[in-house]
Amino acid sequence: MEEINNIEVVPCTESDYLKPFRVHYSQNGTKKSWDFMRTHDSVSVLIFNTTSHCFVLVKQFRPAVYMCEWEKAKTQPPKSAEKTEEGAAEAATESQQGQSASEGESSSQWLPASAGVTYELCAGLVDKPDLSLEEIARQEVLEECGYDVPASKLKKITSYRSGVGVTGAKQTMFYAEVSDDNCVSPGGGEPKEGELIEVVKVPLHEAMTFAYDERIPKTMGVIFSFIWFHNNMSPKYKISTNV
Ligand SMILES: Nc1nc(=O)c2ncn([C@@H]3O[C@H](COP(=O)(O)OP(=O)(O)O[C@H]4O[C@H](CO)[C@@H](O)[C@H](O)[C@H]4O)[C@@H](O)[C@H]3O)c2[nH]1
Ligand SMILES: [Mg+2]
Repeated sequence: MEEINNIEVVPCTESDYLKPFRVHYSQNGTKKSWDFMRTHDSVSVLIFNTTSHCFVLVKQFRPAVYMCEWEKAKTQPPKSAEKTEEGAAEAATESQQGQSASEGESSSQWLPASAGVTYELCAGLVDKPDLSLEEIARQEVLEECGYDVPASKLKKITSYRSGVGVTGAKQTMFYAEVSDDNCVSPGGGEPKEGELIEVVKVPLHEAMTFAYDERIPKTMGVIFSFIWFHNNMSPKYKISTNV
């Protein structure tokens, strides 16, 4: 999908997206503190294409996911690298180097970009105070997936807190039925914002197997919304799945 290299990890001292804080408080007379991050709320949209009977998901490279895999790979080099003496020497050199660009380069030899690619619902940040959640969701459906649907066609499924330990931000999930007639562009996100999104379809009859396949990296939103659809829309679309 992409080629990732020249990795360099630096402290994040200022950001438009995340702000770290520490809160001190007393709970039942006991003094406590908690480190957390302020970030934007978000919307996500389960899109069902009624022409092809497929769910429309997005697939994108997530640096945060990639870095988790990278950290794990550093401490557990793959078996193929351990087999040869050369591989063992390489791994040893890396652990001595610390967080540097050269570490990234050699690590990427055995950690492909796909390690950071996840399947997700179409989603976006609530960063436009003048727009309703439905309108923000509508724009994300158009930008990321290429379907032009009116905001009134977006039905709220529910909302919940994501990352309660770190951000506690609220995500509101919508459901949108689209047809091939609503498809006006290939989607793919806003290139000027650096977005590089692949639109993927999951056939309805494969949805539950997809949801529980741990080899396919995905968000909780995908799993939950597929189950919601199964519980709430099954009669309408006469689904027979084995869950
Ligand atoms: N985070 C960040 N760091 C940067 O350095 C950084 N630099 C640029 N950006 C820009 O921020 C925008 C974020 O895009 P979206 O509004 O589409 O939001 P998503 O990243 O899709 O996140 C949603 O979907 C996720 C999956 O369901 C949920 O977990 C989130 O809660 C939910 O908001 C893009 O224009 C991106 O180019 C950064 N964004
Ligand atoms: Mg998005």
